Amino acid sequence: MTSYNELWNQVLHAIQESHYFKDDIFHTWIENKTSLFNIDNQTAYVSFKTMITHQLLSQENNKQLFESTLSELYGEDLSIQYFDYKEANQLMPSIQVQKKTEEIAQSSLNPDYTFENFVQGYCNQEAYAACLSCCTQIKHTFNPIMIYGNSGLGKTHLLHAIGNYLKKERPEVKVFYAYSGQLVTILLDAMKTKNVYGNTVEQVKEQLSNYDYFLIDDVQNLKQSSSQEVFFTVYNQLIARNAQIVMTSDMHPNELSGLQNRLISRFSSGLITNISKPEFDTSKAILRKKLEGNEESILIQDNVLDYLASKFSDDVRNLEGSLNKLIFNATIENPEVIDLDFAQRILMKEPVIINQDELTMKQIKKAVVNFYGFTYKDLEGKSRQKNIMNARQVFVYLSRELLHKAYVAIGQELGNRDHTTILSSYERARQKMENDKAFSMAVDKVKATLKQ
Ligand SMILES: Nc1ncnc2c1ncn2[C@@H]1O[C@H](COP(=O)(O)OP(=O)(O)OP(=O)(O)O)[C@@H](O)[C@H]1O
Repeated sequence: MTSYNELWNQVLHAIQESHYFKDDIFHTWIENKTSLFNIDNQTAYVSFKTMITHQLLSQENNKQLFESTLSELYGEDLSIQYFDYKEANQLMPSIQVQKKTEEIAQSSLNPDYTFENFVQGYCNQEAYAACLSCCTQIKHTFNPIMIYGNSGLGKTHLLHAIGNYLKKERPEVKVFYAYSGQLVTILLDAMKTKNVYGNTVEQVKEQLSNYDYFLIDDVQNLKQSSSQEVFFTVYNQLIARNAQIVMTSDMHPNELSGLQNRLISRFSSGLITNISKPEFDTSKAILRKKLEGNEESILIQDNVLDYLASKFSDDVRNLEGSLNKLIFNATIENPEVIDLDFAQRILMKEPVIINQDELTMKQIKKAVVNFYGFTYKDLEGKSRQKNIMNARQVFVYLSRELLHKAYVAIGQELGNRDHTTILSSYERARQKMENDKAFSMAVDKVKATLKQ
């Protein structure tokens, strides 16, 4: 079904194309100054933002033009009632909330974030496969899908890829995509208006539960406890209707503080999949992908790609950024080819300052997994592989030395381990600091990345 927003845009477009109004009048007083917010009982409710707009639209001929164009596009005779937009907000808060929800749901997906443009590697293949396969399944086997990983590793890209794929290949399915912050706004708005005009919360719940795909980015921000209540119901209804839910988060669901346990345990019931930083070859493939189509105009030596891939692949955003910086500077300096000297000169490292006062166990954990190239799952899991055990000890040691955290708290952060395990892990780490050079170097290196 066409939304009111789309319908009104079609009306405006048709009227603009007819050149009934002079272009400057149309742009200044009509476009972006009006909005259709409800149709009920053969009446269309349109809000206006300025008095001049109102006067213009209320003139008999103009009113008729809008009514006939709207009626034709809607397929039914309609008359229009105009409202000041502030009045309209108060008049129909529930409709405003509904409208906002619709607008967010339709918020544009980045057309560049497609499956075709996503480079697969060991670091992301499970997440990629899960996202692609959920687009074609009718009965969803893994529900919800939760993708977690550090910033800039492609989580949002995959979520948009699902949306873009469905838009093209299965236009009949209803897709909701939002940042969790937008979702919280919708839910809080609904709650604010619930006792004024009908039960807006119920309407929004119903509206949200009606989607076939529900894509929520950065779910760790869904912290407002009152909105979690509403989300919980919507979540259950969506699952009961076999709608696919896909969420991203910057940490494993078990680490999501501020979210209710019942939500976390539901998040964990489908497929939890991690994206880690790209391996060297994947980083290079990403760089090549970004250069695709421009190979003729951007001459870049292969060892420059090696350099970028080895230096900036902790965050694909940085990787892309470093490449863009080189390309941009090449347009200024016009070298014959971007070689290693040029790249190193342009990309001289600028220090990133982390405020030590804000150092948390999560940051230490992130630094440890980045350093060792493991996932959070590995670190928290049961594996007794030597490297993973070392990584755990580094984490425990730094959490004690830098943050003076209790063994219990460290244990909770490390996959709910018992405090006696953490105590012995710390003792072992202390001994190793004295007699195991490799271990003490690892500790220093991780510590150094925290100071950057
Ligand atoms: N495997 C990949 N192939 C191609 N591009 C990628 C890949 N991974 C990440 N990118 C690109 O890196 C940039 C950052 O990715 P994205 O925004 O999806 O990260 P994110 O994990 O959602 O980060 P955040 O948690 O900060 O929101 C985007 O431009 C995205 O296209």
